[in-house]
Amino acid sequence: MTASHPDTPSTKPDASTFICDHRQVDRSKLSQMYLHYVETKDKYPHAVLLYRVGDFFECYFQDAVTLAQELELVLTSKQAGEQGRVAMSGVPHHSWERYTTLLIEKGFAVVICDQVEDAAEATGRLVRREVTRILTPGTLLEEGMLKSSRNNYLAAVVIAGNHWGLAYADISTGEFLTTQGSDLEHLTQELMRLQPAEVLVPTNAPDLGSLLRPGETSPHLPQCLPPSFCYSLRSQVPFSQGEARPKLLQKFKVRSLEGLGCDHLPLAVRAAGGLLEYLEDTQKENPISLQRLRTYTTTDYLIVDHQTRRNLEITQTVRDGTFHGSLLWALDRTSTAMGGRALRRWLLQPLIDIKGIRSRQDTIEELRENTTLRQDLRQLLRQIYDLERLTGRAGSGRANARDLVALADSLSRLPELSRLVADANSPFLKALQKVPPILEELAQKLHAHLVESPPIHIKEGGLIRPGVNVQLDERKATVAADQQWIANLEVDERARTGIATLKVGFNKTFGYYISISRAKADQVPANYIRKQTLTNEERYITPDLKEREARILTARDDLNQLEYEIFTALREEVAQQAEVIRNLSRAVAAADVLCGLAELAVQQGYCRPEMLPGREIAIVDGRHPVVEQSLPAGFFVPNSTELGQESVVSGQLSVVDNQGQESVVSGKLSVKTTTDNQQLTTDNPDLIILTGPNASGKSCYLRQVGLIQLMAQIGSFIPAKSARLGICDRIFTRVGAVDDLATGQSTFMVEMNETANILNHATSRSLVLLDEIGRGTATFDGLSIAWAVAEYLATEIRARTIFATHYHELNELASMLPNVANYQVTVKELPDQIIFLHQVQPGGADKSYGIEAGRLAGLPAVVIQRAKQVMGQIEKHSKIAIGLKNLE
Ligand SMILES: Nc1ncnc2c1ncn2[C@@H]1O[C@H](COP(=O)(O)OP(=O)(O)OP(=O)(O)O)[C@@H](O)[C@H]1O
Repeated sequence: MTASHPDTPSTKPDASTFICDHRQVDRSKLSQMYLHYVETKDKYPHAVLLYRVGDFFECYFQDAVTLAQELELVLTSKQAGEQGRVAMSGVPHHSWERYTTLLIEKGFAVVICDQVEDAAEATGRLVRREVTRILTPGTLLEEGMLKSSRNNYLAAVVIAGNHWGLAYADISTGEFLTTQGSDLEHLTQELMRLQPAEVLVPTNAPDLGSLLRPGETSPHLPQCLPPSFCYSLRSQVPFSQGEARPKLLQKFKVRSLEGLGCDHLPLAVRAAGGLLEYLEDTQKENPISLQRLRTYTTTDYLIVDHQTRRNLEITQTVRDGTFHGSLLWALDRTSTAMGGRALRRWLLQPLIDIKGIRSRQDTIEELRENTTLRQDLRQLLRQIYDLERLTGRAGSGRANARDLVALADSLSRLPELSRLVADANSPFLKALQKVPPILEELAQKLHAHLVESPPIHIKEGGLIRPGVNVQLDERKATVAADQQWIANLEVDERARTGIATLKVGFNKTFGYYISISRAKADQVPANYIRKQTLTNEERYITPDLKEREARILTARDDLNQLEYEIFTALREEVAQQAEVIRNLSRAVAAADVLCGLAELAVQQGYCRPEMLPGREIAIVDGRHPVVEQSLPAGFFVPNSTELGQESVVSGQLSVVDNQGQESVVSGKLSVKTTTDNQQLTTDNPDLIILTGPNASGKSCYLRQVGLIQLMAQIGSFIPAKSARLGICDRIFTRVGAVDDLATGQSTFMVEMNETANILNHATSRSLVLLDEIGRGTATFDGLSIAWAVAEYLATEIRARTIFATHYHELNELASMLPNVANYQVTVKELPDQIIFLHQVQPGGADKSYGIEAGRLAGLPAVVIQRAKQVMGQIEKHSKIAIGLKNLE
């Protein structure tokens, strides 16, 4: 990528020949503009300063080097007065947004110092320049810099010992939330869920104000903060209780924080106060309009840790990180950007409140049954723009006239929307039945004032309709009359002078002129004043022409100013209604998500799961929502699941001792080991040992159960014939094994860390999905760990667990523990091939077909032959006898 700056040299300059550090210059030797530049740079040492010079934004000194390196631009140099040449690179001013976006994506903060007056007005002095915008990754509002499908969060953390406070805001939509917790691991998980664009950290670092880019380290960054985010190191003062509390009280005009729900949460208050101060500091010119602060608790939601979210591929695939192939991709049938973002938020934060889930289900059910309503609603929703972000831009004084027209178009659809759902019964549709009249009036006013397709620039006129403002109309009429006079001038003067080639023209330097070919110069009337001589023509002005021109230009400036004032007053009116618009936008977004889920339910034949308070997970003919959509219709083989013994709810479980006697115990499961291979069957075990050959569908089945549970807890219908699902508190997965090179951990250590996390946090209400444990070490070590883990999960925790494994020895567990059952994914064995049936059936597989898989993959025949021999020997000589841990 290159930007053709006029000072771009033809050969690569030698950076050692010019100055690259503004702190090293003798300021008395700098010319005026460069002095202003370095003084501005002093105020923003940690940001890239883009400095407007004519048609370019330029960077000097170290910023020039950064810009050139990061954006692959040419680094050149410029004479900066007696001081000599300084490093320089630049980008065309009209593409500043594109280049700034790239810098921000790379984790830089950018300060825009723009010309705030016309260069022509500044004759003989320096053009006036001011900082007009400070952009950091977490404070973006520009449409082109934001992804419409996801929130852009700015977060702030406060850590005190093992306790933490976390506040986050999306300034483009106004969301502002805060929470507090007491385990740093939960803070990490919450940050991983939010994926904030920027995190504010109060520190006593000497280098306050610096922005650490992803991966950059600092001794001032607490260890629990994931290295993958941008961190802004801030002073601790605004994060103190004494500063933060009054800041919140003042911002939300309340006398106590009780109403905001965080009065008793000092760390949450400190984080939120610090975040507000940062916004005030960086957004001085255009204050941000935020919604009322909301306090939440992480345990109010289904807890899905980052690993599980990754393994279940909720928003992106594991293999290549793409959206295509993720759960969100498979489920998203939303019609608006707001709905798209809401669905993502719902998937990252499923509910545990049955009432909340059921009211979402009721809405989906109504929309599924009422096809006309669903289709009409979807069609209407498609005509609604991003009300949340349009309002955000209006609220912070950054919306242009096109934004306001889009907002008005969207607001004017709302009455139609409410008429459409007038007879609806479900909660989320009822929420749309009343549109505050003020919004209709606002839409009408915006439409009545603004032209249908206004220009992007708001200071150059052409925004306001005739009839809005008498003064404006009068001035427009005067300008029009003068312009008409000039338009007639050519015809009149041709007639008067008899010069048929006479023309009236305009250029920026001379304004209006009369042009006559040089051959006819002797025929010009006496009142013509010669202004310019070109090769073939002479250019003249007349006193009349200049008088009209002056009138037009002054009137035009006045006109533009008046239009601008009318426009900003309109924008202010929108800002005043921000809260009302945003409340309605949230309702629109939720209805859009549910309408999309209803459409999906119809398209894919999903059912409404019965949500229960207990532990039961009973899925009849479940399917994997993503794999199913990737296969031709009808190819996916459905499988059922039954998990979760009800008796555990009361802390009881019936067990069978080694005499086959059944008894009920409370508290921890207490079992004597059994040595006979007595097969106990159970209809709804807590733990399923799932065996089956490679590529038979174990992983797919495991994930399918996790995804169905998660979908059900966002209120969605699910890919199954029917289901009864108890609410889970957490879903854990341990799937596949990859080296975590970033933290230098081996495959096996990653696996063990993840397993430890599960065993330390799972409860009897959790769903645990384990795909191979103990593969990364010696067979017997691996088997031993796998056995102990499965036993612990079944007896101590009694989490609902599916344990996929190639260790067939684990099938023994089912004969000893009543809440363990064996299932296998079946294959049909033909003489020279295996047919994958993908069917999950009771019973344990006794064969892995690993050698057959190797043969199909093309291992040489001699290797296959030898592998078979070795296996025969191993089977003959090894006998593993395992009993249960004696828990008493
Ligand atoms: N129920 C199903 N219906 C149709 N196709 C399926 C089904 N389950 C799995 N498959 C297909 O089989 C492929 C292999 O499945 P999966 O990766 O789950 O096997 P696996 O048993 O976990 O293998 P391994 O033990 O090697 O990890 C999947 O990519 C999918 O396309």
